[in-house]
Amino acid sequence: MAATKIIPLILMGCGGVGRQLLQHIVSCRSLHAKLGVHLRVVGVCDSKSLVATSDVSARELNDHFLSEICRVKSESSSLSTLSGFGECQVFLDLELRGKLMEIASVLGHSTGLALVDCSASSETVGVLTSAVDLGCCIVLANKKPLTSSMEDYDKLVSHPRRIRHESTVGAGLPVIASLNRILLSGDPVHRVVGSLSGTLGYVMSELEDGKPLSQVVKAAKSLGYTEPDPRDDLSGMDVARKALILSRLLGRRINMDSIKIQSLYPEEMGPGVMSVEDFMSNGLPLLDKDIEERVRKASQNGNVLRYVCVIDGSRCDVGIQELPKNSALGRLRGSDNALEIYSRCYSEQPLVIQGAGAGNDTTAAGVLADILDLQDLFP
Ligand SMILES: NC(=O)C1=CN([C@@H]2O[C@H](COP(=O)(O)OP(=O)(O)OC[C@H]3O[C@@H](n4cnc5c(N)ncnc54)[C@H](OP(=O)(O)O)[C@@H]3O)[C@@H](O)[C@H]2O)C=CC1
Ligand SMILES: N[C@@H](CC=O)C(=O)O
Repeated sequence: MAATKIIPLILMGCGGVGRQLLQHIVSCRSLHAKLGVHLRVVGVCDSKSLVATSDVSARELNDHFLSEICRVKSESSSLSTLSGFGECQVFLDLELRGKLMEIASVLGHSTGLALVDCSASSETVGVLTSAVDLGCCIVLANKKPLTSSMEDYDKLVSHPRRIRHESTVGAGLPVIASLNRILLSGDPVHRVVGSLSGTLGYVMSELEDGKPLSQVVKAAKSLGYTEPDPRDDLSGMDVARKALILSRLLGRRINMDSIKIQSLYPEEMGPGVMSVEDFMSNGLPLLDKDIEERVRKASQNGNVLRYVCVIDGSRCDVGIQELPKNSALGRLRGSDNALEIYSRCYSEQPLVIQGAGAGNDTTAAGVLADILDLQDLFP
């Protein structure tokens, strides 16, 4: 019988998606054992601390400890409360990055290491690019590193076999893998059209059912569809990040400023002006009437509103469109995403990918599948 492959990993970000990933890892133990793979979690970090096993080459954070991490983080407590629990060490603030780099350097060129970014931070890009240099694999649900400078992007994708980021677009849907297969076969993709926000999809279809915007955005947040600040979704920025990731995958060397983005709220309700809590309680209700009116007008024409991403040649726009109720995007309900890919082989009838496009469960499942997809790189 072949020896079990061990994939050491560090999870960065232990919010809704990160915790669900840890739970999936634990619940898939016997499946993975049958497949001859073992995911060895050697460290978990949040915004302020890293908890790591005391000997990363030989030990792991056991499943009981991983459940404790999930419990502590779901109560919004700090990982530092876990110090003294089992054979682990906690590193805070300034020590954190140094320790991450030390582990990446020890494991990167020996057993290998997968650095899994389930944070929503733009600050992880430095650690990720350095880890790539140290021979590590990287797996991302976080879109921000791939949408920073072209220089960082080039570095992150410099070893294509060592990066997976399926969940950055379409959560668990096979969007990146499908595009990569088409591109690798030399089939040029000239147009991509899609509804790529689980939040905005859910919001639009709930508005059609007569619910107020302020209520449905709160529901989308509690269902785990929104970004930590739902304005990231409502501003179109989250869709624009997905559009940029897809555009760069298609070979366009563009930055965020090349994308036309339409926002659903005015600048005076922006993050620099209002806190998230203030926006949710006092800002959002002010938007209810206007969007209700837009939905009603669209409905009178037999149409619905959808937040659409269009990549066509060098053009890349994201914004609200009024579409026929019975069109492919118009028929979408709830958090479903749909993406139409047009290429030489899919010229008249596009390749269509559709399904749940947000939620902790499906997103974490996409991340887990990405990690497993790297198994051939590990001894
Ligand atoms: N939910 C979904 O449907 C989908 C989400 N995603 C992406 O998944 C990511 C995670 O989303 P979600 O779990 O909802 O977010 P949360 O806000 O619930 O969790 C984010 C976590 O990241 C941690 N964090 C913040 N900064 C850093 C940092 N510099 N280094 C390490 N960890 C950090 C936070 O720490 P602390 O606890 O200390 O605040 C928190 O634990 C996001 O990038 C999102 O865009 C992608 C596809 C779908
Ligand atoms: N907030 C995002 C989550 C997935 O990327 C969305 O609503 O689609």
